[in-house]
Parts: sequence; C-alpha cells; structure tokens
Amino acid sequence: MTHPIKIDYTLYLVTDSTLAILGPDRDLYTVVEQALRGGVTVVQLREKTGDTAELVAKARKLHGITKRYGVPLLINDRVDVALAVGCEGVHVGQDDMDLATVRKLLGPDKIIGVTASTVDEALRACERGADYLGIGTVYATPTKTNTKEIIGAAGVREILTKIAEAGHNTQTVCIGGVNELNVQRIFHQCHSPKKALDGVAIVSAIMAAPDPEAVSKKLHGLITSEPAFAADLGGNQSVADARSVVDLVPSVIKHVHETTPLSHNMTNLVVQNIAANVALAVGASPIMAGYGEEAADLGKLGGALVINMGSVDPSGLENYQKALRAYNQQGRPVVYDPVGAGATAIRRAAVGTILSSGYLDVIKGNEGEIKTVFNTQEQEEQQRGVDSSTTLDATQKAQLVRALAAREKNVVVLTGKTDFVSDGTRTFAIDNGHAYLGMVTGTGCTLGTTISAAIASRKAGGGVDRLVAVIAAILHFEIAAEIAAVPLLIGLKFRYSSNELNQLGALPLIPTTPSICDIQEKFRPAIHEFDKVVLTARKALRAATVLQIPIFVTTQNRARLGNTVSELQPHLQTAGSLVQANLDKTRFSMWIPGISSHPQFSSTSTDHTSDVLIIGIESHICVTQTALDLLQHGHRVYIAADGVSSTNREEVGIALARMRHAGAVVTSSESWVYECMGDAGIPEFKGIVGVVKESAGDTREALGGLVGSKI
Ligand SMILES: Nc1ncnc2c1ncn2[C@@H]1O[C@H](COP(=O)(O)OP(=O)(O)OP(=O)(O)O)[C@@H](O)[C@H]1O
Ligand SMILES: Cc1ncsc1CCO
Repeated sequence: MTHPIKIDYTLYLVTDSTLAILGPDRDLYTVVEQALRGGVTVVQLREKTGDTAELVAKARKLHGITKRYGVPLLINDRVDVALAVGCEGVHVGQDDMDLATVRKLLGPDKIIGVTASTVDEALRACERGADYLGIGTVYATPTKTNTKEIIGAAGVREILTKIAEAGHNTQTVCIGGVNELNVQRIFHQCHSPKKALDGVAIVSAIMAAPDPEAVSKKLHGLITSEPAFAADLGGNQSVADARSVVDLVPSVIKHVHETTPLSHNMTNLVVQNIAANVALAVGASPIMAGYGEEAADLGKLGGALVINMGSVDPSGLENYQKALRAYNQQGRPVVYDPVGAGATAIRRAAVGTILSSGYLDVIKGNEGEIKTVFNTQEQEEQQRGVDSSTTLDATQKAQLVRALAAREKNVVVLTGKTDFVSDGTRTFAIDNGHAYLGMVTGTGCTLGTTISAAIASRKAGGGVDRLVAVIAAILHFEIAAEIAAVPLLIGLKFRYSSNELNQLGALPLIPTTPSICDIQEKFRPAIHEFDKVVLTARKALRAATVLQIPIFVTTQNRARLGNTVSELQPHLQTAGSLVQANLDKTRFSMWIPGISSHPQFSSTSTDHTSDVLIIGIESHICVTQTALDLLQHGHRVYIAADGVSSTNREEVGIALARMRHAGAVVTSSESWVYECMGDAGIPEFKGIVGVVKESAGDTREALGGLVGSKI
C-alpha cells in the first residue's frame, strides 16, 4: 500500500533527548523547532524511556509545533501514542509489532515506516504495505554500534536495486552516521540506477548541533544540490574500446605538461623525494604537504590530492581525513593509495576510516591492497571468491576492480605485471611496464602521483573522462619505465618527443645506427683479417639501407691512407642520403664536428639517446675512442665483434674487454640486424632476410676469422 499523500522525506529528523546528545541545557521542543526552521521535512519522536502518559504529553506538544510547519510527526514504535495524539504515523523496527496489525490499528491514511537492514527485510516490508523504509545502518554511530547492521553505502544500494526490481515504489531514507560531511557522498554512492533515496534520516548531527537551524539548512542545501565532486565525472569522451582510449593518451600527457597541475601529496617517508621528482617529470607541480589544515587552501589551486597511507599514524590519519573533506568540498580529485592495507589491524581500520570520510576519485593499489579495500565495509556475500584464493587470476582481478569501482562509483587500479583498471563499467588490462618496477620500492606510489597529475589536469567540461586520464597516466609511467629500463631504472624517461607521443601505445623499436670507422685502402695489408671486416661492413650497409637507418662514415687522413675501400663504395652509393656523414678526420675518434653536432646525437635537437653500432678499425684506437666518446655523451654503443679488427690480433680482445667495461655492448652483426627489425611482421623483413641469406657465407667467414678466439 502506498500512502496517498507523497511525503517529502528529504531531511528526516529523528529525535534523541538523551543527555549525551541533547545536552543538559536544551529542551527537545526548542531544538526540533529550530531544526524545522532550518528545513527539516519529517520528524520522528524517538524516546526509549518514560511512561506512556509522559510520552503522549511530549508527542502532543511536539505535534503542535510540527503542525505549524506543515511537517509530519511520526512516533517510534508506539502505535498507541500515535493514536492518542492523532499525529501522522509511526516508525516500527523489525522486532516491533507486525505490520498488518499496525495498519489495522492506524487505518489506511497514516504513515507507516519500517527499518530494513537486509534485502529480505526490505522486500517483506514493501509487500506488507510500508509507506517508506528506513534503510541502515549506513555507518556506525555512538548509538548504533551493532556491526551486523552496518551495511555501508553498498548495502543501501543493493536494497534499493532489489526493491525496484521487485516493482515496489516504496519511498526510502537511509539512516546511520549521516552528517554534513558525508551526506552528499552517501547520496551519491547509495544511488542505484534503478531507484534513488528519497532522503536521509539524521539524529545527532542535528540534535547535538550547537545551532540546529543552521545545520539543518546546510544539510538541506547539500542534499538538494549537486555535489562538487560529482561534477563532470563522465566527461564527454566516454570511449569504450582500447584503441580509442590509446588514441586519446598523447593529448592527456601533453595537457599535463601544458597545465602543470598541482599534485598535493600526503605520502610516506620512503617516496617523498622521488614522488616530487616524478611529479615534476610528468609536468606537474608537486607539494608534499601532510598537514590537513593546509588542504583548504591547497584544494583551491586546481590540483589533485594523493593520500598514500604508507607511513600511517594517528595524526596522519586525521590529516588525511581533513584534506579529503577539503578536496571533496572543492570538487577536486583525490587518489587513494592504501599502501600495506592488509598488513596490520591498524591499516585495515584506517581503510575503513578513509572510505567513510569522503569520496575517492581513484583507488590504486596492488592486489593485496585492493582486496583489502574491497573487503572493508563489505558484507559476507561479496567476500566470497575473493578471500578464497591468495592470488587472483586475470579474470578475477578484472572482476575485483570492476566490482570495487562500481561500489565506490570511481576508478580502481590494481597494479602488478599486468594492471587492471575499471570505472565499474569499462575494464581494461594494461600489459606495459618493466619487471624492474616490481623490484624498486615506491614505484606504485609514484604511479599514484602520476595519476593525480593526469586527473587534475582534465579539462572541465570538454575533457577526457577520468578513466581515460588514469589509463594515460599508467601508460605514461610504464612506457617511460620500459624505455629507461635498459640503462638504469632511476633515469625514468618522462619527456617524449612529439613523434614519440604520437606513437605511444605502439612504440617502434629505435634502430641502431651503424657507423663505419676508417675502413680504408691503406689498411688492407696491415690489419688482421681486414677482408672480414669489409664483409661485415658490407652486410651492415645493405641491412641499414633496407631498414632506412642513417649511416655515418669516416676516414682517417684520407689523402695519406686512402678512401673507404672500393668494395663498400657501391653500397654507400645505394644508401644515398641515408649516409648522413662521410667525413675525413685526424682525430682518432669519430666524435668530430659534423657527427657530434648531427641531430642524431646532439642533445639539444633530440631528447633521446641514440643507439650506435660501430664497425671498423682499429679496434683499440679509433673504434675504442669513438665508443668512449659516444658513451660519455649518453648514447648506447654496440660493437660488432665480427666487424672490428687491429693490426695485431691480440689488441682486439683487449679493446673489446675495455669497451664492454665502459658500457658498450659487444654483439655480432647478425644479432644487430635482427634487433633492428624486432619483429618478423615488419614490411622490411623479406628484404632483410634476402641480405642475411646472401651474406650467409660472409657471416660465417667473418665470425670464423675475427671472433673465434676473442670472445
Ligand atoms: N613484473 C612487472 N612487469 C611489468 N610491470 C610491473 C611489474 N611489476 C610491477 N610493475 C609495474 O610497477 C608499477 C607499480 O606496481 P606494483 O604492483 O609493484 O606496486 P606496489 O607494490 O604498490 O609498489 P610500491 O608499494 O613499492 O610503491 C605499476 O606500474 C606496475 O604495472
Ligand atoms: C617501503 C615502504 N614502507 C612504507 S611505504 C613504503 C614504500 C612502498 O610502498
């Protein structure tokens, strides 16, 4: 049965005249009247003590007040009192009188509300004709500490969904721990697509308030306005397929650099410094500020907050809560990193505290952390399948992030070799990153900082949605790690050239440039296995031509020692403009003007290091000095062991050992050719295989002649 008059349940006051709540100096009537002036829309008289006559008198007096405001008065539990007073209805608990009897006693026009903390209780109450449900307890309160009944926002949402699915249009309020700090979030997170809450029931936040009128006014305003944090959640580019998401990534990364958003980090002792540097590297402006009171000002600067509880302590937790509220009030995004969430009882409790203190736009953690967050505040039903295994498979991880994101109405990231990210609807797996990331502490934390930069810089209104921003941050971070992983992880490369940005997501292999060092006529008779060096150089030139890799050539004192040998000349001609320099020199090293200033190597014109393969002579003089110069200027050097030699063969092994010690990679020409290709699927593959096949005899000869003894 539905009550004929639609009641406004927006702000439902439940009285409490105990000393602890009402206080010694105030009386119930004054406080209720102040609350009514502030905008309370329903009043329930809840008195647990006192005899019937006393209660009737109280109710009658209160009814006189509520009538003046045109607001219904309901009596908790006591049908007899409601009948005696003639007020608008009752609210009954599950243990109280049976609903059919209550209806019979009150008649069809009175309001009957029922408490429900499970789906079954709610369905039963709806079927039996309740006018509204009081769903809860949402959060623990000093008066309600029975944790069995604490169902969280997720429990409320489930009840709303199930009663809507069963076809009931019974009105609903939620109750338990609602106050001005959490009311908007509770509304937002309790909202089921099938049915919204009609209001919230509030006890101590009004009854114990120094100014009940002001608090009621504020609460009413908060309930009836759009929460700041919910603005622009979706963006207008909600894309669902991976390719389209990846296409948006470069613009997100660029936009961070263009807008330098504030990344406010409340983070652990371990990563303060590197997280600040990572924020700078991705283009954000970091501030490492743990004092919660500062967040009111910092939250106004258009940035995002990272709450990383890696070094949690009691004062830290209070500071996180303050900052979280400040950012929520400003509608600025918050990234939560529940570091070590499951490690201690303190941390598990801290997760609960943070989840119930505010709205978190992104929750990012490793598997254990995300599992713990999911299990916090959740009911037995949802725990099944997560607790049963220690390590989840990919499907379970995807389900976990999706379920948590759906529950919290936010974006959830679960990191690991493969990362899983979801907004509750769209779920993606990201396979980028490098195993080194798992071996260095704080990489998860600095990923959190990177995410904060990306979501902070989202353009209001027309920008990409949060999920895309988060994915962009993950790809930025992880591809940076992939690129940096070869030399040293700490050199994370965050600044991409625009060409690289456009290719993010499908990064090409950067091919190794061959340099041909001084393979000249006059050396022919003197150098150990000279003709083998020539064979390898020829193969390298042909391969570079097919792969369109730039080539650098030098001669040493050409007038005296002759030009580059005639066997190589036709190949240099075929290579044409790929030969970027063919210079004569007196310096032993090839690092001479014209090469050192070439865009391939000059740090002012390109921000990436070059990979260079050296072939030529003499291994212990010009080749060594070239290698050392290139290494010193930050380039990666490869030496073809089947392509370098000296007058005395014993020099070669010594030179290779020295260059390797200095950081060069000693390899073979064939290995280099295949590394340049990377993938047999490239269009050039066929041409290269032709070169390799035709040079098979040369390769064997060069390896036999030059390498046999020296590696
Ligand atoms: N084996 C791996 N291969 C590729 N990427 C990895 C690997 N292990 C971790 N990562 C990446 O490292 C980053 C951090 O993830 P991880 O799961 O190690 O975080 P975490 O345990 O929270 O780190 P921390 O607590 O040290 O900050 C993510 O970007 C993740 O994708
Ligand atoms: C090692 C460590 N201890 C607390 S936080 C942290 C950084 C990685 O999460």
